[in-house]
Parts: sequence; structure tokens; C-alpha cells
Amino acid sequence: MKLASSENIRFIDKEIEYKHNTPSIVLMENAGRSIAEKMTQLFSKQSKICVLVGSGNNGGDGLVVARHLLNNGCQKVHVVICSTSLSKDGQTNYDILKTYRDVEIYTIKTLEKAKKILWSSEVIIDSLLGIGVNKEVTGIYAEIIDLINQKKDAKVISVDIPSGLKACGSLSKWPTVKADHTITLEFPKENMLIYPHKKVVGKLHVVDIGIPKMVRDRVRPSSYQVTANFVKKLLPKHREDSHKGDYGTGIVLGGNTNMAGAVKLSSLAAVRMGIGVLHTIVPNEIKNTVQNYMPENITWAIDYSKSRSSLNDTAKVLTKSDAMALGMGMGTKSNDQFFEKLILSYKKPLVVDGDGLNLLSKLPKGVIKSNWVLTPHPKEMSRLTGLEVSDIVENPVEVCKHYSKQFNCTLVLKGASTVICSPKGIAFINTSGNKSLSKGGSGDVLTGVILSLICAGATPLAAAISGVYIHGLSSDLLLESQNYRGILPSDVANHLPKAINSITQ
Ligand SMILES: NC(=O)C1=CN([C@@H]2O[C@H](COP(=O)(O)OP(=O)(O)OC[C@H]3O[C@@H](n4cnc5c(N)ncnc54)[C@H](O)[C@@H]3O)[C@@H](O)[C@H]2O)[C@H](O)CC1
Ligand SMILES: [K+]
Repeated sequence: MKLASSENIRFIDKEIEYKHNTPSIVLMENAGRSIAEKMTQLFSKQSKICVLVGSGNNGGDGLVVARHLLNNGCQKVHVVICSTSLSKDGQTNYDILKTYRDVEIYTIKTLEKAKKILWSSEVIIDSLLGIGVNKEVTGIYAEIIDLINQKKDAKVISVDIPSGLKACGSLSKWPTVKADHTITLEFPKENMLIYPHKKVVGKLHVVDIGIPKMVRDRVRPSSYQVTANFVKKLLPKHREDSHKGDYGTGIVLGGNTNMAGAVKLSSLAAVRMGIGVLHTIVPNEIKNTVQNYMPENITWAIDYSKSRSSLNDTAKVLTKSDAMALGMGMGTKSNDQFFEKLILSYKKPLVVDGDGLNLLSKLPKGVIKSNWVLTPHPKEMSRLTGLEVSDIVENPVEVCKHYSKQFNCTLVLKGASTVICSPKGIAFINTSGNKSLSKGGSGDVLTGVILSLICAGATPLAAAISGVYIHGLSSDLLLESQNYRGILPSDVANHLPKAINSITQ
């Protein structure tokens, strides 16, 4: 699903106005009406309602909402105009509304008056600022937003976007409305899906405002939400008359003396996703435990400190493989030469995770190839880029877009909402998954899932998008019957077939 930026919305408005000869006030009317209709499902008509109106078209939408709430039978509607001027369409709607009898309209002069109205309201409709917010929120807006956020016993519903939140880009340090519901127009905005911004959105509703399909189709966003339907299309097809060769040969390479679990989990996930043949390559010390973990894979032993002989011993397997997942639990001691030689000689798609990323962060980034998938969490991303972790978590989409282009590869920036970016910097935001995944081992499972999908024929980007979604979905299905605390990464791996069924059937 497309996610809109402010520029995308401006594009739509211009197309509608100039190519389809539709005055802008028509869209405002559609928006206000659709929002008011949605609101009738969120509170009773008897509620005391306060509509806070700002200077731009978001405020104009609020005025239309107030009118339609009155038309729908709401009787206690107070409108507070929080600005000395209104947009052109906002002014027209103000002129219409002031002819109505059952509405009280105040133009804010003192904060005291606004506070009194706010304090006695059961529903607060926030139409102060929309996607046009373009500077720090200060003064009267900041004070009103603080008041809204202090009032805990009212339902706060934001029109289009919580006032103060930007549609895209980094976290704003200024006051922002914390909404219980946000009713957004036509497309979700990028920041609404991604933590930390998501926290202020509350429950997100998207309403239709009558944009023609031909205009929607012309919108070229730089980010998309990953959905089940999209993933279904990306999944490699499996035929009835298939054989193991159809689903590829993959390699999981990693592990260290006290780190056998990571490769076990990646291997388990790869076979649970349907890989044709899996080879697991690990240091000799852990070969037996990895081999005994499951019967479905073939296990090989290496010694990281002897890079030449280890690469020679595994050359045949490496050559016939279709893709490799590298780095899980590998450690970073005495294996940098092995790692470097391996990545320089391996030409097939590579999924680099865990310590593989830490080893990679010490090398020039020119070694990265466009058929690679990197799967860092913010700390690993910080090592790879030199950015502070806080800069990454406060602005994950922009960071991921920038570095996927710079590294020229598929980048999976893991987090509460994982962002996947193509080498061209197009972002895919995943919202499946839950806090049961906040455990050591979850990333190893994800790596195995992505490997398996590449081996079955998906492109590295398609494998990353669908792998992240299915991995999250598997944990969501487990959450239906269990508490998140006890859901293990291996449970998530074992549940992958159910997750695939829920998408494909
Ligand atoms: N296609 C659609 O989605 C439609 C959306 N509509 C609504 O219009 C707003 C966007 O309207 P716009 O006038 O461009 O912006 P805002 O209402 O957000 O207000 C901008 C207004 O406020 C000033 N401003 C910006 N930042 C600040 C600040 N920090 N402090 C004070 N003032 C600020 C700025 O200079 C402008 O004057 C969208 O969200 C929808 O609600 C249309 O109604 C229908 C089509
Ligand atoms: K708003």
C-alpha cells in the first residue's frame, strides 16, 4: 500500500484542481464529510465536542467536520478558532458554519477561555495543524497541544495527522498531539506506521475523499506499507511436480564455540520456509551439536583462523549454492581474514547478519554488492554507518533509504517497525510482528527465512520484504494463543508454515 509524503498530497491536490477542474474546496468538503462519518462510530451524539481549528486547510477540514457532526445530530459542538487568520477554503467554511444555530464558535483570545472549553469536553477534535507543519510548534499552538495532552479523560481525535507530527522525516522535538484516533485522508502517511512517531497516532483510520483512481495511480511515493496481498504476489511459486532442486541450495555460515544457537535457528527457519537443500558451515567445535539439532541439513566444519584451507574444503559447496546467510553468532575474533576472502570470492546473493555486519563495518563499503541483503539492528547499523543509535531510531526510514542507496544493496533495518529499502532507496515498512520478537535469536530466524526465499527464486529485495512480513506474522499468530514473554524464536520458526498458509490460502 502506498504511503504518502506531504509532496505526494500536494501533487494530488494540484492534479485534482488543474487537470480535473475541481475546486479545492470540493476535496475539503469530501474530507470533512468522510471524517465526520467515521467519527459517528467513535463517540455518541450526546458527547460534548470541541473542535480546535488552526490557520491552514487542516483547520478548514475541522470546520467541515463540525458542520457534518451537527447535520448528523450532535448537539453540543463547540468550535475554537485558534488563529487570527484562516485559509481561503477555511474562511468559506467558517462563513457557512456561522449561519448554523446549534454551534458555539469562539475565536481564541486568551488561553483561559480555550482551557475552560477544553476542560469540559468529552471529545476533542484536533484540526490545528495538518501535513503543512513546517516549523517548530511554539506559542499558542504549543500551549493548546500541551493542554490537550494533559486532559486524560477526553477522547482525542486528530484530523488527518496529530498536530505537530510531520508526515515523513525525523522525530520532531516540539509539542505534538497524542491522539486516541487519527483519521487520515486517502493514504496513510509514512511516519504513522513507524515508531517512535506511531505512538502519538493512536488507532489509525484511512478515509476516502474521492480522489479518482487515475490520480491515485499517478502518485509515486518513496515508501510503501507491506501487506499480505503484496507478499502473496512476491512469494516464489511452488509446483506440484517439483523437486528439491526447484527450491535451491543454501548455506548458513556462522557460529562460534559458545554460539551454536544462532546457526541452529537460521537453519531451522530456512528449512521451515521450504529450502531445497541446506548446508550449515560452522567451526569444528560446534559441528556435532549443530548436526544433532535437526536431521534436515548437511553440516560442514571449518576453522576461521585457517582461511585458505577452510575455503578450499568448502569450495564445492560454496560453488553449487544459490545463496548464503553469513555471520550469525560468528564472533569477531580471528576471523576477519576468512570473512573478507569469503565475501570477495562469493558472487551469489548474500544475507549478512549479526557479527557478519560487525566484521563488514571494518571494511570499505565498496565490497558490498547489489545482490546482498544486510539485516542490521540499530546498534549494528550504527557500527556500519558511524551514526549515533539515537539518530537511527528517531529517523529509521530516512536513514535506511539513504544507506541502501549508498551501499547499493537491500537493507533491512530491524526494529519495532522494520524498514526494508531497495538499492534505489524505496522503503517498505513492515507492521507485522509484536514484542515477542524482542529476544536474542529472532534475527537469526529472520536471516534463515530470507535465505530460503532467495534460494526458491525470489529477488533479494522480494525475499527481504516477504521474509520480514512472514516472520512477524508467524509471531502474531502465536500471540493469539500465548503470552508474548514465552514465545521463542524457535517457536516462530516452527510456526512459519502456518504463517505462509494464512497468506496463501
Ligand atoms: N488531498 C488531501 O489530503 C487534502 C487535505 N486537506 C487538508 O489540508 C491539510 C494541509 O493543509 P495546509 O494548509 O497545507 O497545511 P496545514 O493545515 O497543516 O497548516 C499549515 C498552516 O499553518 C502554518 N504552520 C505550519 N507550521 C506551523 C507551526 N509550527 N506553527 C504555526 N503555524 C504553522 C503554515 O504556514 C500554514 O499557514 C491536510 O493535512 C488536510 O487536513 C484538504 O482539506 C483536502 C485535500
Ligand atoms: K491535525
